[in-house]
Amino acid sequence: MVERQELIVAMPKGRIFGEALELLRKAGLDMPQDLTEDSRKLTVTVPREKLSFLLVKPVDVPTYVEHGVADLGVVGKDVLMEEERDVHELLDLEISPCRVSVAGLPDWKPVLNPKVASKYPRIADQYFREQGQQVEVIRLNGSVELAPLIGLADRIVDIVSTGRTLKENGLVELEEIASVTSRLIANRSSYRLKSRAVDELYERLGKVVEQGRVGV
Ligand SMILES: Nc1ncnc2c1ncn2[C@@H]1O[C@H](COP(=O)(O)OP(=O)(O)OP(=O)(O)O)[C@@H](O)[C@H]1O
Ligand SMILES: O=P(O)(O)OC[C@H]1O[C@H](OP(=O)(O)OP(=O)(O)O)[C@H](O)[C@@H]1O
Repeated sequence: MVERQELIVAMPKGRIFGEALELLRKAGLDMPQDLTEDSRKLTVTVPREKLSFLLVKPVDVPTYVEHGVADLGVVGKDVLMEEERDVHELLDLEISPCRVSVAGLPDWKPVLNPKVASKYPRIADQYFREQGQQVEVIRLNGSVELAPLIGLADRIVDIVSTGRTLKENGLVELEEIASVTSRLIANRSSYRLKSRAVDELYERLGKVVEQGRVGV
């Protein structure tokens, strides 16, 4: 019998981590107890499953996968849309749901060439271009909801999940741009050269996603 090839998976630290790990465990993978988000270790090898994990910033997952230092990765659709990396999107894991939306103050009024603050400058720019609106996008790395409150921007484009951050800052969701879940992505060469191992993991995870959907 041919040995299954080893796979390297880029795992996002932060919000997605716990849910992704749970999914892998539900898929029957015997994951080590030291694979935790607060560990300072950046690589974890699981020889019995022929898997290695790179623990990286969510926004960097597509970079590791595109460059082939990871065969697979788990990443939010928001990051995939923003980063536009050349990777293969294999499976919607249906975890960490949220949406990318436009938000602003409730009394927001249209102005000529409005300023839009966002952690997602590419998504924001593309969205307003498609709407035929000329905007100036201001890139921020966090606390984006502050921007309309202090006059830095007229509107924001950011992630909304529970809506709590908007509410606590007196903002309202104006338009949804995209709904977001996490995806399993693959390096294009790995997808061909390690197809047996990739397919096996894909099928196991696909079954768990399916079971979750029907509430098994
Ligand atoms: N409320 C939420 N806020 C932000 N991201 C969310 C939320 N709910 C689900 N997500 C998903 O989780 C992903 C990662 O979120 P996380 O907050 O861990 O990343 P990050 O803010 O980019 O990390 P870091 O703080 O290390 O820069 C997002 O890309 C998105 O797909
Ligand atoms: O709708 P909610 O459930 O309130 O979640 C949305 C908020 O969560 C994220 O921020 P994060 O906590 O990552 O902090 P940040 O402002 O530093 O990006 C996101 O950027 C929103 O601000």
